[in-house]
Amino acid sequence: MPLPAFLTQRHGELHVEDVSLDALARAHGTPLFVYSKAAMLQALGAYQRGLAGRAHLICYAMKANSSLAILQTLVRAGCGLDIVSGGELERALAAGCAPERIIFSGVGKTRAEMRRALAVGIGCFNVESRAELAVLDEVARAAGRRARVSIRVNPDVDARTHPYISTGLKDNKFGIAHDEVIDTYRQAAACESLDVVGIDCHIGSQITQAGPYLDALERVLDLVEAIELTGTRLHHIDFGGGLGIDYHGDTPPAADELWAKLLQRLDVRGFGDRQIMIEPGRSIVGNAGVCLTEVLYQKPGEHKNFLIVDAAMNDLPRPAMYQAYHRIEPVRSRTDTTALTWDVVGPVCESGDWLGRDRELAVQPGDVLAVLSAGAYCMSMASNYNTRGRAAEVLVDGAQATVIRQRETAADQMRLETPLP
Ligand SMILES: Cc1ncc(COP(=O)(O)O)c(C=O)c1O
Ligand SMILES: N[C@@H](CCCC[NH3+])C(=O)O
Repeated sequence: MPLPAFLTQRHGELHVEDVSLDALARAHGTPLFVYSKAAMLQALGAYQRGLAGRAHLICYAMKANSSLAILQTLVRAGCGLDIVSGGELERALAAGCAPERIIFSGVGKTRAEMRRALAVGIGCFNVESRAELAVLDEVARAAGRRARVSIRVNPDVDARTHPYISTGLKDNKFGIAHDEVIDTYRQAAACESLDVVGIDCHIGSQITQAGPYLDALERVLDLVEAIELTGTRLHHIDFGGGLGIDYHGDTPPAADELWAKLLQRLDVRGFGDRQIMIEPGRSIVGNAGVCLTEVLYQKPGEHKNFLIVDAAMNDLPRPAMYQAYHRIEPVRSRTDTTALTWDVVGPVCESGDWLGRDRELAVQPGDVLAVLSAGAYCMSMASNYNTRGRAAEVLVDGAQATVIRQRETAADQMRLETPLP
């Protein structure tokens, strides 16, 4: 299977751009996340090409990877940010994102988060329930500010993805149910401190076909027509994120090709003049990163061969959480060892702590493996379970490698705790 473009084999060694992964692992230790700046900008470029010539704002969904240097890279390349918490708001500001280019999604915004977002002047709140609408109005009024809102509608389409990351079906907690949308817009229009500016939908994640997007688009545009008949004009249409990446032979549409299809339908239906907003996460950073891990022990058995590595479910939670597949490649190929079929597992005390099952690998203890497609929802979902420090991160730009996050120490982890006297 071909490697992502930013990863190449040179003299039997895997490189990210012009930097050897083996050398990075030796210099900085493992587990280590390594990202390619070029790969991120290339992924973003496909959206920028697809939306060129249209009023648009690409708000990178920072939950996918919220490391400051990654945010700075994307903000400097023209992105706004989609946030889902007060913590993400502070990171977005620290990364230099203009507040008016920040949109706030999520079903459970607290009053304190709303107050802070209003105080800094974010661009828009994506409101997810009628109760939230009332609270936001109250908070804005008390603060003497106006809140721009877009309502997240649940178009009830099947994104055809993993049930845990599907969000646009009526059984999901997200968005306003299709048949309540008009009443909710009426409620919003009547709120003293709210300005209704848009409509929003996000149907799920790791979507690998254009069909669900096209279905959602038609349903959202039906709603836009009905809403505008009530006298509220919608300035922007936000289609969320969700475009998938190739983890294991997946073939999602390219962002520019998908957008050519969507824009064509928008034009046909007479909404081509609206500002387009999108919230892509995984498709920008997912295949721009790898996680390096060292082989600690081989544990061959009668039924299973276990390869115990130093990265674990706390670093790479996706296999344990979703049975997700991540490719695993040795960073140096070996000719002196026969390949065996291994279950690649971490040191955490859980049977669910595995990174890959039944992988054919020719490896010895001390070798370094690269877990691919680790740019999204890995570091940002990492935890300290088993008091394991979170990994270090490196950003590669050509031949230059910059440590963008140091490895977390045990002292870092205990810093906020107060031991008994
Ligand atoms: C509201 C919202 N927007 C954007 C995203 C980003 O999704 P993805 O990383 O699949 O592009 C998510 C996560 O699925 C989300 O919940
Ligand atoms: N964490 C999920 C994606 C969640 C999408 C968030 N709305 C994953 O790794 O696939």
